Amino acid sequence: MSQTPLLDTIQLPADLRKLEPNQLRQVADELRTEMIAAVSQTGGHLGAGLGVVELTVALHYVFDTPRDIVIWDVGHQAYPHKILTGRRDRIRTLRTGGGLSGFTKRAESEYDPFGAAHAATSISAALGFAVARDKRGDDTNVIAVIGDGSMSAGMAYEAMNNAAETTKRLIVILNDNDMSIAPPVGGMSSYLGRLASSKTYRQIRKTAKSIAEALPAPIHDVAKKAEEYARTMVTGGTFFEELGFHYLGPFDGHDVDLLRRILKNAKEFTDRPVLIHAVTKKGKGYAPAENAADKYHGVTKFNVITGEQSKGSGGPPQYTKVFANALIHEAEKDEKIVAITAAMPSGTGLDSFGARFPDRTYDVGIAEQHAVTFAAGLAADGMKPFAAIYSTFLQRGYDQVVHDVAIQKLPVRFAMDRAGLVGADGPTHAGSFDIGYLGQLPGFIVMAAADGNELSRMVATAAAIDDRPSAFRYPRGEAEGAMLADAHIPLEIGKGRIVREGTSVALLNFGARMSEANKAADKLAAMGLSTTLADARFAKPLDEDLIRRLAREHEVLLTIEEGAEGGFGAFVLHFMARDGILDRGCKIRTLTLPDIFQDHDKPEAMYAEAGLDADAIANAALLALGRGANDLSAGASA
Ligand SMILES: Cc1ncc(C[n+]2csc(CCOP(=O)(O)OP(=O)(O)O)c2C)c(N)n1
Ligand SMILES: CC(=O)[C@@H](O)[C@H](O)COP(=O)(O)O
Ligand SMILES: [Mg+2]
Repeated sequence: MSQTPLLDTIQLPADLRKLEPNQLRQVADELRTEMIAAVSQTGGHLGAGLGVVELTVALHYVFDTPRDIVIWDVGHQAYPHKILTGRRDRIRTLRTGGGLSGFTKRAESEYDPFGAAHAATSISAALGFAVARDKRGDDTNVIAVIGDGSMSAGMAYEAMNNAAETTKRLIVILNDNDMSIAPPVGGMSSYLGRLASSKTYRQIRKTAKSIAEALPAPIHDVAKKAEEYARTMVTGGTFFEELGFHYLGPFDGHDVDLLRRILKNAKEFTDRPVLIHAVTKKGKGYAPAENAADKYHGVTKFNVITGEQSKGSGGPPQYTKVFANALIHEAEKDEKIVAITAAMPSGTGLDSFGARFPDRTYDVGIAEQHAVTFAAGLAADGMKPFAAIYSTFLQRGYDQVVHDVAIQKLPVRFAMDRAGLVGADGPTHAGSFDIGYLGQLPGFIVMAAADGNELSRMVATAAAIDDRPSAFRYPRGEAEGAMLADAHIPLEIGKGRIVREGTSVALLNFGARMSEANKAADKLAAMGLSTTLADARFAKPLDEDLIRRLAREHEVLLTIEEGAEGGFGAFVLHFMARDGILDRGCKIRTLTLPDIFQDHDKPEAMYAEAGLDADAIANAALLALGRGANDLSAGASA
């Protein structure tokens, strides 16, 4: 007999909590089906959410959310959480302009007490909430849910190290699905693997229900019971216990009734923080995900029946691929070249580099700080390390860039993918700040690729820079332009290039807005405004002669960059002020990303909003010339 759908009766967790415990399995099944259906239409992060369906149901059933709070680490697994917390009606707007964020977000819901997207922040944030509640005598519960991959990040240890001496009421759930984006790496992963595969774990799976039924004990001796319980349940979680946590587990993270009981009991632990080790499966309950090597971590739209994802346009190669191919080319010639990723082998393209050079490729886990200083050590001892870290994630290792790399002038090469706006991942992943944060560092060389061939040449250039640190940035997506004969020829340091000659307007572009700048030049030319288009190639050192010439020979000079204020345009202004060019009345405008955190949308929509598409660039030139805003599409005579 078909069951009455239950998910339709759940608008908020309070509705869930009206159900009987024996109905939760059905809720989880319906929730999983709904999530698969939704993500098949939107694309996004699938595997992680599938792995926490039961945990999400149990959490919102046992805890009085949103009074009790749940903080999801990274937040990419929070789609089931969003469906159960009043956002099911919008779940198919996920990661689209004006739609739901792909991560947790305070502004989106009271059930999202803390935003996320960069890994390993949940325990620190949860500790903050716990202490604030301790201080006001608020005995609501604070729960952090952190994955095994995120548990490889140093910040998690900083928080755990501080937790037990700071609060007595904190629940940390380690969602251990034995996956990061790629298979997890490092000693912690091995340790967790031992715990989860231990004989005791197999025993616990059989006896856990009986042990769980033995609780809760009468409140007055809950601490004694907690010790006994913890000892009974302990399966070598010594590491966590040494940090002052009760360690409970490992438990089957897909047994929704067991989770319900364990979480209910966890509320009784008030003498010190509790870490619950849940063993789950990334991609659980959807065969194409379970069987995929990446467990469908990030997917495009897909066919629910077959699991087949919509293919790319089949157009030009991704910038990421161009980088990987170029680095392989360089590494073929120089065995000192090694490559480092922080848990992003496929995203950075180092998976293909690693296939070619397995002994020269290092995945250090979600540990950007370590990655940078590890690279510095390699460079200090004669190697040529390429640290391939997304622009946004390099922010996590910035002090190491300054302290360990720049001050010591060590020749670490930074390959910064996802520079500029990234689209669906939104503000947490935008690569907006690296031009400024690297260009300010004495001795650094900072490059940006205007197209695929330029990127390839920048890899060759970086490979040849052995006396100081260098960085090159490139965006997410398809690389413009064909590869040319000079693809592996290093660039002359600090020299830009003229792409097209004009006389009235000079567009000095830095990075991959080049094609939009070229279209803007066409629009201006159609209005009788002859336009020079130059590719700066370097934000540091600047091509000072090029800037002097452009300023001298044109009525206006516009700088263009996919970066925040305080980057390339600022460096040009500093130079022009220093060099006295500004004294001679040169009209300059700096086109940058806006001084806001732009919400997610399609990249082209975001760039239009940012004023960095062809129309906006051309209009900026017209305004600078005092010609007023103009409807370029009309092609009206200026
Ligand atoms: C600081 C930082 N580095 C890299 C990433 C990219 N990233 C997103 S999810 C993820 C893997 C997370 O693994 P885990 O915590 O085990 O979660 P799971 O996907 O397995 O549920 C990574 C590396 C990130 N979000 N933050
Ligand atoms: C959740 C997370 O941080 C990563 O999965 C990130 O979304 C990857 O970004 P790309 O899809 O641009 O590789
Ligand atoms: Mg994991």
